[in-house]
Amino acid sequence: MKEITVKSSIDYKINIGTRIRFNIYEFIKEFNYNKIAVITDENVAKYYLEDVVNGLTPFIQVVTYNLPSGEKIKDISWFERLQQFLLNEQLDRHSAVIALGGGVVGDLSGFVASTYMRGIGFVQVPTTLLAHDSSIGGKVAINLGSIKNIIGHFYPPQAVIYDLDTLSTLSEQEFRSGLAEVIKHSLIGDAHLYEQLITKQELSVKDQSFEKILHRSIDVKRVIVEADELELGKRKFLNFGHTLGHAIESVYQSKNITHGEAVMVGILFDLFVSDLENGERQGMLSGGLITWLTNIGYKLALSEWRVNQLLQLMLKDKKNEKQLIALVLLRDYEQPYVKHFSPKEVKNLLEAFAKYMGQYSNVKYLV
Ligand SMILES: NC(=O)c1ccc[n+]([C@@H]2O[C@H](COP(=O)([O-])OP(=O)(O)OC[C@H]3O[C@@H](n4cnc5c(N)ncnc54)[C@H](O)[C@@H]3O)[C@@H](O)[C@H]2O)c1
Ligand SMILES: O=C(O)C(=O)C[C@@H](O)[C@H](O)[C@H](O)COP(=O)(O)O
Ligand SMILES: [Zn+2]
Repeated sequence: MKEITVKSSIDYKINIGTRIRFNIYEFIKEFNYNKIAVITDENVAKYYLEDVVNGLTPFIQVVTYNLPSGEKIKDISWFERLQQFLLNEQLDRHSAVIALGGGVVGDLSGFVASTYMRGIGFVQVPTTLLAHDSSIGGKVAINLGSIKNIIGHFYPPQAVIYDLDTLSTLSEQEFRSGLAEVIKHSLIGDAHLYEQLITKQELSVKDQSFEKILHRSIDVKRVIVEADELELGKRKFLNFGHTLGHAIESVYQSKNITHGEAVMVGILFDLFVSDLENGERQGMLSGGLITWLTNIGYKLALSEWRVNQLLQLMLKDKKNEKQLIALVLLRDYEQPYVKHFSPKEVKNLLEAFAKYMGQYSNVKYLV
């Protein structure tokens, strides 16, 4: 068991261990909730809902809600249904929502908890690798049409309970999605971790070393959100890869690509632009990195670059200022900064990046 404290507007503990989903009550009893709504999705429910509920019901009243799985539920209609559910079940200001699942369940349930009766208790029980990122830091949100996370809050959980055993049922695609955020954290905040990652021919949650990798990745996030909870400055660095990543996720939403897969392409784009800004032709975005990512299963090419659509979405990014598009770039490993570009400049950069990626014949198509 490892316990990490995050110091923010409220301090909370991230409890990381195995089999801890069975006794969640131990980690939340100090809050004296009178009722709990466990919100999850259909896939997670199949594997883990009973384990969680059985551990809670001897001590506290529990109601449950199973959502369909997938990004589509991060919207206003599911937000409304959940609010109605909490009201029908008579949760009050002494009650709490437990988000049992990945980032989608966490973002939606957290936003619901943050707004119901102007905010009730909120606990994250992440079950994806990606959720080592999403369950920490308090960003909760829903989408508006294809604009990601545009309606939301900073609402830190009162506790995070991360049972690593749940990761064993993730598909390879979902594992890679979460790994993209690990790679992001390593590039912006832990060069040593990055070096360690790119020497591995295989990565798996079953590896003994993986837990350490996860702790280090969480630590990069913790340090940044502790320093800038509300994203007034350096928290923007956690958006490395996301200006383009979010746009790809939305433009190609019908193509079954995950958040992390889209962000991985966005990370390569930000590395490409960083190298240009640093005046290096082959700097951080090297053939070696592309080959490593391809070998561990990432698909990094787009068969059809819908540049204008991507640009329209990038123009709605929350980091932008005065209609200039913000990209998070690296002066070097661990040295992120934000630079703004005109839409025309970004268009040219996207076209140059598409051409650059086109030279790698071993790269596979994401869409
Ligand atoms: N709030 C934040 O700081 C933050 C950070 C990163 C990403 N996000 C958001 O998180 C979302 C992506 O999160 P995600 O990748 O966890 O997606 P997700 O919640 O949709 O989970 C991915 C898939 O895996 C299934 N699943 C979850 N746990 C499982 C398990 N243990 N075994 C088998 N299947 C399981 C889910 O049902 C779903 O089909 C995006 O909406 C993204 O914008 C938020
Ligand atoms: O915690 C953060 O800050 C992040 O940016 C983490 C990202 O991985 C995550 O995808 C986040 O939801 C993006 O936030 P947004 O503010 O760009 O919507
Ligand atoms: Zn992300």
